[in-house]
Amino acid sequence: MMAPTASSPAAAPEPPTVVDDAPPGVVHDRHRFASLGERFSTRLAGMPVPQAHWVAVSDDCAELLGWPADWWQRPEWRALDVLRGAAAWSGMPTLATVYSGHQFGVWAGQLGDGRALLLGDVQTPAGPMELQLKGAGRTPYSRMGDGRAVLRSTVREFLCSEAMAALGVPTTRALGMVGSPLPVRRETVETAAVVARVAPSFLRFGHFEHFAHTAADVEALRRLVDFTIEHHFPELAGAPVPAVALLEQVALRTAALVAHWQAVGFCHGVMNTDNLSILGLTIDYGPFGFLDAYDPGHICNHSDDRGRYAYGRQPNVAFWNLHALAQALLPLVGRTDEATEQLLEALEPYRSALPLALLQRMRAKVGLATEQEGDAALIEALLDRMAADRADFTITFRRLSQFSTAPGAANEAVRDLFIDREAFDAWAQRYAERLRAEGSDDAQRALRMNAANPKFVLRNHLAQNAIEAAQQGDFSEVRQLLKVLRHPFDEQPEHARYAGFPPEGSHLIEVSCSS
Ligand SMILES: Nc1ncnc2c1ncn2[C@@H]1O[C@H](COP(=O)(O)OP(=O)(O)OP(=O)(O)O)[C@@H](O)[C@H]1O
Ligand SMILES: [Mg+2]
Repeated sequence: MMAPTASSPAAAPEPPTVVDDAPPGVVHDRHRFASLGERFSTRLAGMPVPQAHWVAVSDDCAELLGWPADWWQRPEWRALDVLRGAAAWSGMPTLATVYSGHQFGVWAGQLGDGRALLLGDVQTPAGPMELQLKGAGRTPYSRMGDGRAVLRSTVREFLCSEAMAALGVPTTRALGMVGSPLPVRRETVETAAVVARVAPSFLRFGHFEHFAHTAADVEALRRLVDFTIEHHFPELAGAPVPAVALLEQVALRTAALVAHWQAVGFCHGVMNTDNLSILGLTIDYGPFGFLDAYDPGHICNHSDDRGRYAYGRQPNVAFWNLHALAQALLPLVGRTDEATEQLLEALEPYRSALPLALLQRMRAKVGLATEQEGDAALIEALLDRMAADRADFTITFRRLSQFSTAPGAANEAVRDLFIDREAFDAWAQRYAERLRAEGSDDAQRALRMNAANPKFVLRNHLAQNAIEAAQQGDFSEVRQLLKVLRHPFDEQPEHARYAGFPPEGSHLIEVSCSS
């Protein structure tokens, strides 16, 4: 299929207002992605949402950009108009990019930014970043979609992006979000919102698949690989086979990412190849969820009937996606058996890197300072107990921080989370012996463990409360939750209510692909 070009009918009817004064670092008249050329994207303006109002902004994200905290209020920058899609900072060639992808294991053909609009680059203290709106209207890639995002899903994306960053998980960031009374039809009629996202790049596996399969344009594919290396993997410059070198690095980043997800109990929900970042960032917060009761088979996405993206399957699915990426790179390496072998070899490190990274994270979660033979089995045994008793993932690890190795210590706080107390006691005895063997100090270990086991994660019911208030026009809960989630490892005793068990019935909150 041919990629739509700028002449496609979905372009916005009116040119946006150009705002001359822009926040620091905004790059004028030069944009990395635009420089790739027109096969990669379509230039177009946003379709403004009417009567927009601020819902929330992230000071941490503004700081990352090197922007003053009041960036959103400066009259000369007209940030509200920029976020609602009615204005653009001067020289920002706004565009939608084209990608394809595998969805739920099936080739889906061309997809693309159907409701995302790339505004351009910002030079920041952390390097060049892209600024992108999600929900800014139809594009040539919208297919049957309306180009919009609803308030409900946008609150979730905004909060979780920033929560994940605070947890130390690689992620796209959210700078701020605006709401609008514009009606948007999903299962019911909801209202529109737009979130401004920030990342060094929003490139997905699907961008590469697009040029390999949909456009079948090897030159464009090569250009994309070179571009990605030049801007995002400069250490690979001069690699003998760039595609192979890139694939290996992406595999390693993906392994590190998924290890993070597993260790923090995060389920992505829609790990389609168009939602896997080439930089190993968490991207696309749709029907994600954090584990409540520990269940490796937990499915967070109600649209995922067969559990393809269940929590425990994430490491394998990511590997599957890496194979799809490898296949997309094949035309660059030559379609010989030898070339296939080279690409498959580049994926090999994933197999060892993921379990190793995960074991390291799990060791930190249970407070082991040294590495011993039986550690994996000890951790596995705890997870088995947690699964058997459906112990709460976040609360169990947080309470385990208080574990005492003193002889006769009952360790009730954590023990009480298990139904089979005897089985827990047997495990606790093994654990205490292991800790004593490395001379672990309870107080020091507690500090280390509290820095590895968050007290606060964005559980569905917390997001839901904030959404329901926001739907009534009260954004205080969104802002409050953002504040709490900025410091997920701190005790914050005044916010204990955000760290409790999910209330009865919260598992009935349905999150699906509808967004
Ligand atoms: N309301 C919509 N209007 C137009 N296109 C949409 C809409 N919702 C989803 N799409 C498109 O469908 C495809 C798959 O959607 P998916 O839910 O994975 O992504 P998304 O949530 O829109 O965006 P992102 O991955 O950028 O966070 C993408 O091409 C996306 O742009
Ligand atoms: Mg997506």
